[in-house]
Amino acid sequence: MKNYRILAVNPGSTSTKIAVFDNSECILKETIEHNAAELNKFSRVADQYEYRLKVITDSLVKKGIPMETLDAVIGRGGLLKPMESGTYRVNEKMVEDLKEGLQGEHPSNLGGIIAFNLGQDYQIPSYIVDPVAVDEMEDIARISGLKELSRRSLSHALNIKAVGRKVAKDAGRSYFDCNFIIVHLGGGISVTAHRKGRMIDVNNANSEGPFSPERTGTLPVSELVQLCYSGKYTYDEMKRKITREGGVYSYLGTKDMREVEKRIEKGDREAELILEAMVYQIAKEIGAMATTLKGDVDKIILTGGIAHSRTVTAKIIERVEFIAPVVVVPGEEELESLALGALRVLMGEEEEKTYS
Ligand SMILES: Nc1ncnc2c1ncn2[C@@H]1O[C@H](COP(=O)(O)OP(=O)(O)OP(=O)(O)O)[C@@H](O)[C@H]1O
Ligand SMILES: CCCC(=O)O
Repeated sequence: MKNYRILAVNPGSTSTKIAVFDNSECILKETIEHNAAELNKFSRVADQYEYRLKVITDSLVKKGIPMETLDAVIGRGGLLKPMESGTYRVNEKMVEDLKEGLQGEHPSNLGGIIAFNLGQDYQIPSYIVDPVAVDEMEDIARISGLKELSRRSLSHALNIKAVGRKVAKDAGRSYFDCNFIIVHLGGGISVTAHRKGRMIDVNNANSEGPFSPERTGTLPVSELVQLCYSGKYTYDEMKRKITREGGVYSYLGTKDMREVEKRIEKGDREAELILEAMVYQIAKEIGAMATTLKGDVDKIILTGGIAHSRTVTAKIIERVEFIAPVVVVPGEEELESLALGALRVLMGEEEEKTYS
């Protein structure tokens, strides 16, 4: 069997994660943490391109993996047009939309851009798989309450789908036979309802639902409009407040939940209140998603970086275990999911899709 060496790149809000796979075997995995001040120097996500590319190539050089040995590169796909799940070849149109941030600013917009440029430099194919813009929402879920505004499906789809398949398989079932509420707890938070393998509703993790380490989630709408027209902030400043400097960061000046827990241990009452409030909002959103499934929920699944925290998961479980059993799958398997998505196409097991 031919060996394919694949570089997977996953730019997140607090880190850039990379891995190199020889077929499905991972030979390098690294999380490069970025401090908030470093990333805040860039006014737009696309401006971080050179900075993130350098940390990736430096890391590969340090680990002794020559770029010339790669057969393909795959990045986490971003806020593109709503699209069905699958592996897509990166093309110029996609890069244009990622740079523009068609559905908004998000670190994963850099995944396709980095993959495309590396692909061009080394004459290898570049892909994305299950981007943030995967959209399986039912029509009823799209109605917002104002005719001009539709609710949108933007989520940690890559990890959420992979974890859904894994938890179902571990229970001897198929993801397509189960009803799940899957919650990704990262720099942003996605709370998603899955009916028989389709993600039928989701808080848009960039603008709705619970607040997260760096995002506001849903805000009191009249007060938000007032703030927008107060003359204190530009459009870009407001966008930044909502998606990069909101949530825990706006109250405590950090996006790192480990730091928040350390402060609580030292007796910081404000940190404790903010963490409790985040948990409260997450649990409320899980309750709302249970109603989209009419209470027919096989499991609630907690995943993402913050799911490493026993404190946070225990507090969520206490509030939602009356709905269904809760399974915790800490961290994410996005890099593996990316590599496997590329491999399926390289091996001819799946057709690559074209973005247009
Ligand atoms: N052991 C831990 N305990 C508590 N929080 C943790 C732990 N490990 C990581 N985190 C928190 O998880 C969050 C990052 O999660 P994750 O890596 O899933 O997201 P990300 O990739 O940075 O962002 P995005 O939401 O854009 O995907 C940070 O707030 C980090 O502080
Ligand atoms: C916008 C949803 C995905 C993420 O927050 O990473």
